[in-house]
Amino acid sequence: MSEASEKQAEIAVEQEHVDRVYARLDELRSEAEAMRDKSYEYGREATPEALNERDVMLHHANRTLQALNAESEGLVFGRLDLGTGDAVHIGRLGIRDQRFDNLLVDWRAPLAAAFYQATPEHPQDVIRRRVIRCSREQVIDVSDDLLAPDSAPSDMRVIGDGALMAALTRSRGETMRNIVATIQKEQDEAIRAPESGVTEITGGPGTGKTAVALHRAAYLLYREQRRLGGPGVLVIGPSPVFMSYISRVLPSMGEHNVELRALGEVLDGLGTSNIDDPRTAEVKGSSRMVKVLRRALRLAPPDAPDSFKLYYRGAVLKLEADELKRIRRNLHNKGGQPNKTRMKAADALLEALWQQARGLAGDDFQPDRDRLISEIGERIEFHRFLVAWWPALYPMQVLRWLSDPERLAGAARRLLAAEEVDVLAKSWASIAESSGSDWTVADVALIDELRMLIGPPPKRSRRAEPEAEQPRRAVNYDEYAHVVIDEAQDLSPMQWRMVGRRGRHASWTIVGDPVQSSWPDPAEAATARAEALIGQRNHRKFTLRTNYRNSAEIFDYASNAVCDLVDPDDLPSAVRTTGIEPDVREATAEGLAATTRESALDLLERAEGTIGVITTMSRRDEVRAWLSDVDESRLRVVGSLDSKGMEYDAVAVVDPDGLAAESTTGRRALYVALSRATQLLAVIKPS
Ligand SMILES: Nc1ncnc2c1ncn2[C@@H]1O[C@H](COP(=O)(O)OP(=O)(O)OP(=O)(O)O)[C@@H](O)[C@H]1O
Repeated sequence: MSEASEKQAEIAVEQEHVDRVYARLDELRSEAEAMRDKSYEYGREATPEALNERDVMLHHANRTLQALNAESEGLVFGRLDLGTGDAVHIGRLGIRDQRFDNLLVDWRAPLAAAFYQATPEHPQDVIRRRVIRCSREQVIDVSDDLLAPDSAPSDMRVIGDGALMAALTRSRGETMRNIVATIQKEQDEAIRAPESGVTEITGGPGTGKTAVALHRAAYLLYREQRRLGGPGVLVIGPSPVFMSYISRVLPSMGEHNVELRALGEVLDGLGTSNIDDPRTAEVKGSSRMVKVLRRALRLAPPDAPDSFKLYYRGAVLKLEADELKRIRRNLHNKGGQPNKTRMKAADALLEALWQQARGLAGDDFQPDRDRLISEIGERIEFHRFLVAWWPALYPMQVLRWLSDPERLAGAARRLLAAEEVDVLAKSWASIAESSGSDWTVADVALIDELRMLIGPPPKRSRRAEPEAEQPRRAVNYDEYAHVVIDEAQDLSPMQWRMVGRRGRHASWTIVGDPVQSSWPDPAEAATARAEALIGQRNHRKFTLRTNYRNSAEIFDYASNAVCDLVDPDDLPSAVRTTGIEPDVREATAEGLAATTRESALDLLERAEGTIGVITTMSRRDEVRAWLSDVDESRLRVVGSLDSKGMEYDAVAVVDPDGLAAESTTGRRALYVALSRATQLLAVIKPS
């Protein structure tokens, strides 16, 4: 038999099994629908037991339907032929036939582990591992690894070599795909690591960190359904573009109980993708800001009255500015969140008024403490003063107050340099002018910090809030059971504090690559990270060493950008060669637009799939304009920070030196941009 017909014969064998799986899937779907309908009937009987049973049935039926209705693409993708003579098919979910025998084993089940872990050195009783490629219900390819040739029966056919290579050479498309069929051993170890504590996954560009983190989330949800199903799993990544890029991976595996949020969307009620210039982001992200914000809260609100006068039984009682300052200071010294301290503020003011009244006591004026406190405490003028002097605070409002350089300088004394105060005040002044719509990603962490420092506004004033900033989620942030942080090397200390609040009782998966860092002070971030994870006892670390994204030619070029900054051992090795070197062009300042266009059009012609044009953050709009008439949905023009974590089939990097110069981490930022392409890389250097 020729090689091609052998392959066709094996495809036919697998097609038979795949047909059985889909037929059974239809039966299960009908059964689940019937159960759902029946549960509605139960509900009509309306006894508490019936209602309870109805809820359990409905929940179960809906969950089953959700799993069965998830994308059918890639439902069956693997097969193991074991030394026992049995064959086990592996799929996106587990399916049994009517006799309760396995038709398909869920990739996360222990029985499927050998699919990822068996090697020729340790075959784990696996003779042949087969990757099955389907287009919907149609088997289109099979590809085998023979792991134990000596044990293979003589009629066992072994087809093709390398499902992984085939997967890596295919063009990638708009969104990331799941890799269940080709997860590699080192990746599988990280995916299947125990849930508890902190699991850290590091590795260079394209080593599959994001893919591994998402598959780990799916694995944990399957294995720890009870613990993680309720409070859920939170996945945090760098930008909305990135979140949208990875958004299909978990649903394609039938997992919907995962919240994906970009760093600018972590706080309910405020979502932003605006990015500060690197210097401003550096100051906003520094842990020194915790103290600055604490101090800012001790200052009187800008409109607070600075004296209070009232007539009481013929005497004039007056609290002057100094006295009010002293009272405010004492209240803050006692601690507590200002929004929960208004009653204490009232008590302190009344006490001060009493002390004054006592000093004025004479024949005509004999005040009584309890009486004075209750009488003045009930007066409307006292309440008006109290509300103005100790108002309900809102985090965004407090941050906007800091656009006043004098106020900010007061809060930042000996913490920030004058130039840093200037940078911040300017940034918040422009946000105040935009009536608050221009908050940046770095501001979100500050607003979250303030929320914690201030406390929830008093109930009665919530309706009259000056801005729509009430969170949907309660102020209790400890709700997630597992938190996944992607591109963790870029989190600022303030962002570590923010995400730490989301997982005080959670287990963690932390994914990143220090070499790609865009945060300039790793030591400061490490301290904040340690604080965010305080109390976690189990720490385990996995390092991924193979770059599956870039061709070796592209990665060689990209790694040149950082080779003198890092230990060569920290760089991964790329597994694919294409024989195509990066296309490096020079262009004069006047010719840059034309050369960029030329290069982008060339990539569009030569590559299938997505084309990314990556440039400096500051020239992003200019470069977009150069390409605005190119009518191609495959083309994206992004700034260097937006390219974090992203992947394109072909990439043009425009102005590499400018890109490095713009970032506070220099050539590390360039390394990120240069390592985004799977097939073709072009570099355009202004001469
Ligand atoms: N085992 C695998 N099988 C098939 N494709 C894989 C495998 N591992 C990784 N890939 C692919 O390699 C590419 C890079 O993966 P991913 O984005 O997860 O890497 P990363 O380490 O997060 O990269 P970076 O640090 O540069 O953001 C993706 O297209 C991913 O699907």
